[in-house]
Amino acid sequence: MAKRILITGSNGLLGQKLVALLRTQPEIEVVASSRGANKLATLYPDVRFVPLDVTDAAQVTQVLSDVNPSHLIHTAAMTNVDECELNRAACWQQNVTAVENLVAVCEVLAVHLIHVSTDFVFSGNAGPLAEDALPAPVNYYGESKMAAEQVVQVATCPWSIVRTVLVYGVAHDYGRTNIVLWVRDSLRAHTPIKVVDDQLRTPTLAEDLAQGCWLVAQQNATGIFHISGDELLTPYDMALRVADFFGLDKQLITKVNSDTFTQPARRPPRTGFIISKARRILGYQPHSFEEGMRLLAQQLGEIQQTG
Ligand SMILES: NC(=O)C1=CN([C@@H]2O[C@H](COP(=O)(O)OP(=O)(O)OC[C@H]3O[C@@H](n4cnc5c(N)ncnc54)[C@H](O)[C@@H]3O)[C@@H](O)[C@H]2O)C=CC1
Repeated sequence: MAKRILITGSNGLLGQKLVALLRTQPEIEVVASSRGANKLATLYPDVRFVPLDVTDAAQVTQVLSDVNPSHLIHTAAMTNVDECELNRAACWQQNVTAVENLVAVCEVLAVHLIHVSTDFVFSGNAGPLAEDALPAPVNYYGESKMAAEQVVQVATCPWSIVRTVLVYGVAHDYGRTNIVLWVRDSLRAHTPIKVVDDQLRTPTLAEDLAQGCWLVAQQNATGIFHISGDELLTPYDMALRVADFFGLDKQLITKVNSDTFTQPARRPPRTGFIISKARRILGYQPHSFEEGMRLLAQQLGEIQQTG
């Protein structure tokens, strides 16, 4: 059966990758939505766009009723962890109230809700983690994302939760950086950097995350799925790999502990995901970190495409 998939947060990193992926799938109509102007208007003029602020319950009802999607992939969120710690009311509004709004309408219209969540719902004492590990967030962003998951898990519509870890990628007209670009740009500018080696993550290529969400929608898979890369690395390991890949000076990278930095929000030390459920049920296959960097470099026009 043909699917109509509504994406929230289509100006964000994952939102953009989902729009790019889904517009090329046969039998799929993708409808993009975001707060403010559509950043993809010139890139994908073929894709239908509706403005949608997910914190506005009336707008959520209106848009979902008009679009009448079979699936909704909810990527919109307040994702800056320190900002969430400092501006808790806004964080709750964007990460929890928004999900309450969406669930209420998905239940009435029987829309399959695919909600995107995070490794930061976990304490990080015992990664890598499988789907049945117990959430115990150490910061307010994690608290809000855990509360949102709880709202989704009691929904009476079909639902899925896609949790992910440290996403990297490049997007159009997108102001934020990520570990790969930050290291590359700093080393290129000969700026020394301090990178922690007491955290573990399984960094995720944004395209892989979009593919994981699509596999969930395609197969109408319900429940929780861990979607990430499959290499357990410290940020320091990642920085060394970035330096190697782009041929930059590793001497500029200093290994430090997390307590070197004073940040408003605590970070969970060891997360990272076990992705065997997604491999088995969805056929999910992530790129390696090396392949991810290659794709990113190609997108930035830095290396010749091979093969
Ligand atoms: N980027 C990462 O490293 C990780 C992301 N995640 C989760 O993945 C999902 C997608 O993240 P990204 O695409 O990286 O984030 P992003 O920050 O690039 O995109 C989020 C988008 O949501 C939009 N947004 C915020 N409030 C909104 C509202 N009220 N109405 C409509 N749009 C609104 C923002 O303007 C932004 O364009 C989020 O749920 C995030 O919590 C989870 C783990 C790691």
